[in-house]
Amino acid sequence: MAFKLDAEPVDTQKPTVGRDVRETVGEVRVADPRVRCTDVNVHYGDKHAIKNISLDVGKGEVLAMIGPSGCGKSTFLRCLNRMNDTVRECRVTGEILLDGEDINASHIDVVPLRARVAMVFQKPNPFPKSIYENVAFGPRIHGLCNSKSDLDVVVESSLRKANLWDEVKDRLDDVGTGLSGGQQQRLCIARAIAIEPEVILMDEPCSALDPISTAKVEQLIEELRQQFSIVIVTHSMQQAARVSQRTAYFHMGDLIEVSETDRLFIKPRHQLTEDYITGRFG
Ligand SMILES: Nc1ncnc2c1ncn2[C@@H]1O[C@H](COP(=O)(O)OP(=O)(O)OP(=O)(O)O)[C@@H](O)[C@H]1O
Repeated sequence: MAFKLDAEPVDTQKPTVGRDVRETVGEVRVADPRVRCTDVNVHYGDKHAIKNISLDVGKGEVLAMIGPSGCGKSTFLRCLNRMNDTVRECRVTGEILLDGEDINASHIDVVPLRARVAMVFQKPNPFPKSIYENVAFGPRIHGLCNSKSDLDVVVESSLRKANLWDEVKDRLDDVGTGLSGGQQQRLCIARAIAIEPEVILMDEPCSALDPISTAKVEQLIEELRQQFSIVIVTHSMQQAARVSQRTAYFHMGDLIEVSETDRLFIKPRHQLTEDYITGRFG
């Protein structure tokens, strides 16, 4: 499934937008959004961590979020499945639509919401249960399977989609925490896939992995894009360039620039983006 921008990017040679400008430059909207955020603000007590951010996540796209430490990438990511609800003193305003429905509306139950918008964390966090149970747990509690044989099918297909099946098919009863770090992260991705989400949020999913495991997860991200929308926070510009179709650059709570990934790295339009990608800031 391909995603399309709402408007064609304008070609420029040098950044045309100066460092003092804080309005977002680039294509925040896509033609067929899975998620549409408008004027999202996040406060932690008095701290204004996310400032007036509008941004779409398209169907079939990987959107990368980059920027210096503390710029608000994880905070924004956590807005998309209301993980910030669990943070005391955190206040989120603005509108976040998932398939056109306001996820912050009072009638929305966060449990099914987090099944639709799943999350994979920086550090692999399998349950202290068997490999099979790690994947079966979600479908069972969300009532997605009626029988053991249905569950077996979901477990196998999720592990296959996570490119882990061949490595674990003969040891499904072994404990998930006994796998290598890279395998554990793919198990967590299988666990997320098993509940049939529409969006997968990934918060630095490879930062605890070696290069070979990282390559496997990146390959997996490309495959999963066919079925899910993916939003990935990464500190690695190379990773953003390898896995994403669009990249969003954050700076001190502002969304500075959103562009097609190749373009953002080759011809940034905002001076702050250029400063960051050329190593002058961050
Ligand atoms: N629970 C919290 N309570 C108070 N302030 C917080 C909390 N979580 C984050 N912040 C602040 O909000 C701002 C954005 O933090 P956030 O973790 O979203 O940034 P980030 O870009 O993901 O950083 P990093 O790349 O280091 O993970 C920072 O100034 C941070 O100190």
